[in-house]
Amino acid sequence: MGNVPRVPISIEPPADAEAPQRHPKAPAPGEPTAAHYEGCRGCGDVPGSLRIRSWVGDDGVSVHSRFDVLAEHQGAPGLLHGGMLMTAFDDALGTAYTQIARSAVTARLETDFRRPVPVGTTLWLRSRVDAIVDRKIFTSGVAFLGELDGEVAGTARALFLKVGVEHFLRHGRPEDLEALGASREVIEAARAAR
Ligand SMILES: CCCCCCCC(=O)SCCNC(=O)CCNC(=O)[C@H](O)C(C)(C)COP(=O)(O)OP(=O)(O)OC[C@H]1O[C@@H](n2cnc3c(N)ncnc32)[C@H](O)[C@@H]1OP(=O)(O)O
Repeated sequence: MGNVPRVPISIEPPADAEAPQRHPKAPAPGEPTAAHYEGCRGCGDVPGSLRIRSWVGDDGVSVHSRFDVLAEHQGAPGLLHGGMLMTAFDDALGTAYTQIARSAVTARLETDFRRPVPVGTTLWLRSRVDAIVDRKIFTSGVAFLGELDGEVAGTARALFLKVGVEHFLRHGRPEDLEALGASREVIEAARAAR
């Protein structure tokens, strides 16, 4: 266990951090959010995706997301798998930050599971960015059963860290960058960096 790093535990935003404003080019309240990546397991149209759909909330900053829980999402008999709820939160909280900042990756995601979620339920998630401090984006969200502001099924907080395109060039597969329409130069740079 000698090389295992100590787990950083604080994802509490500083007490004096201010909630960020909506980006002027972000979609207006009520409009659907743009998909961040077609191949995404949370919101892309790919096999196994949770097919989460999101809209900007009335305040222009929060995001509302819909997740229809199907039999393929079960963990225990008839009930949603906990990891699927975490995936939904990861996607919804990530969609909230994309209304304000550019690319970032999840560094830490904490979820509290408060009620079982039966197959056949529509889960509604309300997510927001609480603060941005340098590279750190602090987010939080709530998942409701059946309707926004229905019974609370779970709550989550996540810390996203801003990264540059080199993160994906260095760690991702060049062929996926190609699918995103990256130029030959970018793909060659990705190959060279690996
Ligand atoms: C619409 C968009 C939807 C997106 C949804 C999907 C999002 C995803 O699934 S992303 C994929 C999953 N995430 C990943 O693969 C990330 C893997 N991890 C990494 O690449 C790196 O650890 C990374 C980039 C997060 C951080 O590395 P690095 O840039 O070197 O930062 P590092 O110097 O370690 O830390 C920077 C700061 O963050 C803090 N920090 C880093 N990790 C954590 C953590 N897990 N918990 C708390 N704090 C942390 C550090 O303590 C440090 O704080 P300070 O500046 O105060 O000392």
